[in-house]
Amino acid sequence: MMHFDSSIRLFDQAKRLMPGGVSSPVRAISPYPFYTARAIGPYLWDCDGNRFIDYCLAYGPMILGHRHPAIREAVSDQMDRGWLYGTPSELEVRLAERVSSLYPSMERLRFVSSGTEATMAAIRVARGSTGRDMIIKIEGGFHGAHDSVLVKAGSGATTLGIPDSRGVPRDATKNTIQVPYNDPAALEEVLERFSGRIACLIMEPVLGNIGPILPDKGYLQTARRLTEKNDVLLIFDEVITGFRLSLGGAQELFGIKPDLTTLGKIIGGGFPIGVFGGRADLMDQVAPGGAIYQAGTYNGSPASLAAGLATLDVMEKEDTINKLNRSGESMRLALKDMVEDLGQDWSVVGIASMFKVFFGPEPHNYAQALRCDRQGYFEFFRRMLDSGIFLTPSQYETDFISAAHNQDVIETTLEAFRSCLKS
Ligand SMILES: Cc1ncc(COP(=O)(O)O)c(C=O)c1O
Ligand SMILES: N[C@H](C=O)CCC(=O)O
Repeated sequence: MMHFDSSIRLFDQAKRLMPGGVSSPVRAISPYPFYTARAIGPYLWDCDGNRFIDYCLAYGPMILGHRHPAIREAVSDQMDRGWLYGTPSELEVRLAERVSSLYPSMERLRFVSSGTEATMAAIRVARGSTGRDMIIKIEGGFHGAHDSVLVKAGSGATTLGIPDSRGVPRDATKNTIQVPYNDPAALEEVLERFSGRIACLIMEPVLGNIGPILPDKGYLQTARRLTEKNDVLLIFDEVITGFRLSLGGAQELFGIKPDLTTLGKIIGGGFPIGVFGGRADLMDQVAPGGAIYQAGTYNGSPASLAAGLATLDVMEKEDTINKLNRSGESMRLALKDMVEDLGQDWSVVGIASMFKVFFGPEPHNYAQALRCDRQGYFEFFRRMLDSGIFLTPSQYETDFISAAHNQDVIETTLEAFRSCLKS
């Protein structure tokens, strides 16, 4: 039997100091979150000494597992040379070269400090270069917590029932049009109705912030064709899918060339990062070359770049993605068998090393995801936690597998799934 005395005490203290007691809403696990004290490989230990196998993996970045020695060494070496310069550094040239060669659509790119900043800047580039204000967003897509995309936003915003945040001026969202995922007809209708007024379509190629929801066959290709036909820029937000579906992200896997791309999470090796980039003619309009302004004290932070480079080195050398894809596939197959044996209408969804058990039929869009039994999922999450498995706490987040999740760890996890799904 686990006890959480220290976590409860810290949470009581935290609630007096921070909104909801946390630094990001998704961490406010009811009735109290566990407070992590340390992490290695696939494991987290909380401050009461409980150990959990981690499938949240900081919501995606920790693809090599926690405290990977190569990342630790790269960051530690960088610390010996200083950690913030306010000048360019060789690291950014090296990482830009690597990213651009893996993502040929990113002819030019800039490093920022978070995925939120990356999508904010990419949308600005789209608006600035086209001279148009309207953007299209997919219902349930999440692109960070900035004004123009906090409309029907997935992730914690949906979990907490605030997909349209208060405090966002109507003026900031009046130009954001929503379309359902996997619905080419709706996209075509909107593109035609607002012809000549839309700067871009921004989309997660695989919806990762409402659980993973996969594109129907041909959907992404149609989105590309329709945006091109209507002279609208296509932004792939690959903050989750980048370096996870393949080294070259969803765009490599599905063979699509977006005009602009945003990256984050994995490419910082667990340190804060975001990247936006795309066609040279668009990116060359970013300051100082052009009049679209973007800036940041921490842009191209050396520790994040060093961690990102080391992550890529390990992933390339160890063929991480192929190994992870195999783990993901066998995990999903085993889970599907369990669900089938139980005769429930639950579904197991995922791709590569992303997975989720939905307590309802497989959703193909936001509206369908909302019909799943989120309370049932949360009860299941708590049982798994009591069994030492930390899944993402919401029905509307994706679970991830890391390179540190070996066969034994996965077997232990499947045992817990078996008994918790049954009960
Ligand atoms: C697809 C996607 N885009 C953007 C973001 C924002 O990234 P960050 O949390 O680094 O600001 C996230 C995650 O939060 C995300 O999942
Ligand atoms: N779903 C979000 C990112 O992908 C979760 C991270 C957060 O909001 O803290």
